[in-house]
Amino acid sequence: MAVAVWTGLGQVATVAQLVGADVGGLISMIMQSVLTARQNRKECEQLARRVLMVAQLLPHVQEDPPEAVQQLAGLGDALRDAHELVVSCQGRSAAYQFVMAGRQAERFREVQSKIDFYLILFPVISHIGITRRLERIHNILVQDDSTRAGLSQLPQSSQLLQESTEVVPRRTQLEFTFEELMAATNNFSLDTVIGEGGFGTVYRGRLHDGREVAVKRMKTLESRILHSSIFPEDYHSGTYPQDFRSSDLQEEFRTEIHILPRLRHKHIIRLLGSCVTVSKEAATPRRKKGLLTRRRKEPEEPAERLIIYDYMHNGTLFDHLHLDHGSSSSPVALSWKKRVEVLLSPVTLSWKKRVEVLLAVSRAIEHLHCHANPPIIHRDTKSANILFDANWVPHVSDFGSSVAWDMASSDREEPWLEVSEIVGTIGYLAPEYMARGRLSPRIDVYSLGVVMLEVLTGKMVGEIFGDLPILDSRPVPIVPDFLDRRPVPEPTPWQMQALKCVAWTARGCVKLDDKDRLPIADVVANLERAHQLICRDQEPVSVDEVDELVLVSGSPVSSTGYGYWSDMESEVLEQGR
Ligand SMILES: Nc1ncnc2c1ncn2[C@@H]1O[C@H](COP(=O)(O)OP(=O)(O)OP(=O)(O)O)[C@@H](O)[C@H]1O
Repeated sequence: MAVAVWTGLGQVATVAQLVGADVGGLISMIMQSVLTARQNRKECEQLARRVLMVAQLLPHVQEDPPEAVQQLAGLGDALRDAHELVVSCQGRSAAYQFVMAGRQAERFREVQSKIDFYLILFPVISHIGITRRLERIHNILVQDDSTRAGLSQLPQSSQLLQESTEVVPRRTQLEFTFEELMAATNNFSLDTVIGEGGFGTVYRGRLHDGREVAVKRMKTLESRILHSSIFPEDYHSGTYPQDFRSSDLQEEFRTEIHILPRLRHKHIIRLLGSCVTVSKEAATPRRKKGLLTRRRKEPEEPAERLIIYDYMHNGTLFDHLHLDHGSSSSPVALSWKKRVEVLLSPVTLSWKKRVEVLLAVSRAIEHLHCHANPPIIHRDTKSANILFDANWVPHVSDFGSSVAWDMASSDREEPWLEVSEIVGTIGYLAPEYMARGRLSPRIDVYSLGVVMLEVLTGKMVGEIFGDLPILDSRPVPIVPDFLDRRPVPEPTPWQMQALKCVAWTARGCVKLDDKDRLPIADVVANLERAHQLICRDQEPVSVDEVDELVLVSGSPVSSTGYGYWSDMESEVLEQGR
């Protein structure tokens, strides 16, 4: 037993060193001596039990916080006293013991209470250590939460997340240094640029441990203004439009690093960490007329904000669907090699893959709406925000516009919040949100429906609907030309059934009245059905089997089993929902 005790203690040599004694050796000696004690055996055993508890708990004491660990400095003395006392019980004559009995009992009480003191101290030290560590994580994730303009009615995402951190463990994320990211991206060289969005440039990088990462370097306010049509004098007088406020950049950054770490889903991009640097000007004191003066304490404007994600090797869904229209990450022209890769990609060439992608994305949205705590509205679901990893597994990305959805503050009758700030991408924006600022999870269902139509038709959003979004009785165009011909010129009967199922579901998603839209769970169930159908592609098909197709939400899809939907069928579908 003594050997086992010592092995455990060896793991915390630093704590034992701090205690200033060969703790392991002392404990071993106490245990040995207890075994050979001839007097006061009961008291010796009680003492041994306490010493054993010390031996078991000490390996779990961390060095942090050091000031608390310093309180352990007297433990060595207490153990030495315990050893002396136990050794004193090994011999001596009965007469001597009789004379010393009272004194010994007092000594046992003294030593035991000293050791009890340390036993109480261990959990206190651990508690302080855990609290400090949580504080540190909290400080990284929850920085100054200024109010979010335009979303004043909406509970702050970070506020909600903060409240629930106690119950939901966060995913560990790392703080990267700017130097580390410079090294990973070859000083942010142009040839590592993989994309550019409204809020920053995305670089491909390799960390020192070999991991490939995507590094989003948020634009600075100055660089956004430089590339815009705002006049410098407007910037200096602070009259630039709302969407150029530095708080928007901060908000986008904060939103991503608050929301993403909480989401664990196979089809949601994984955030690996972040990096914030403070500008030198803000950090260094100012020299004035040879005197070193302190700058007035102003909120420090970070010089750089960067977010690090898993690298997605195979581009965006947008790229694979609309290569002819240019890349989603427009400033970066696709290389010839990349174009060939995209042209031969499973997303371009396979209906099965396309249905799988839609099913995966619908599951990710369902996770955000139904399983995240608090629920999250993505607000920018679009084909350019669906990225493929090296195995062609799709991931929903770009959570910079996302918000936490506080169901409690929305009305049962009117389950939405009215907001003045509309974010997202034209063409994918739900009409009630775009026109009246009505925000609810149903806006993601609408955007998902648009993505489904993009996948089915291979057309860009503007081409699908024409002048969006003021079409009320908008029919889903069910005509022979409707389907993208690139996967196959003529779909097989099973493929056709699956694609009808997707078209039907898309139609249920893009309903102009949000109350008529399919619930996300039904969207997932319908797409699962479509996936099952397309997986039977090689099997022979009978008309009876095809007519079995029943969607979770909506009427059975009538079918001739072959060819495209006719106008008459389209009428049937119109009545169906
Ligand atoms: N993890 C990643 N792996 C590979 N490429 C990525 C990754 N993240 C982003 N990209 C590329 O960078 C582009 C821009 O990224 P993202 O959309 O996140 O930036 P943004 O500034 O938030 O854009 P937006 O203007 O749409 O809000 C993407 O379209 C994609 O091509």
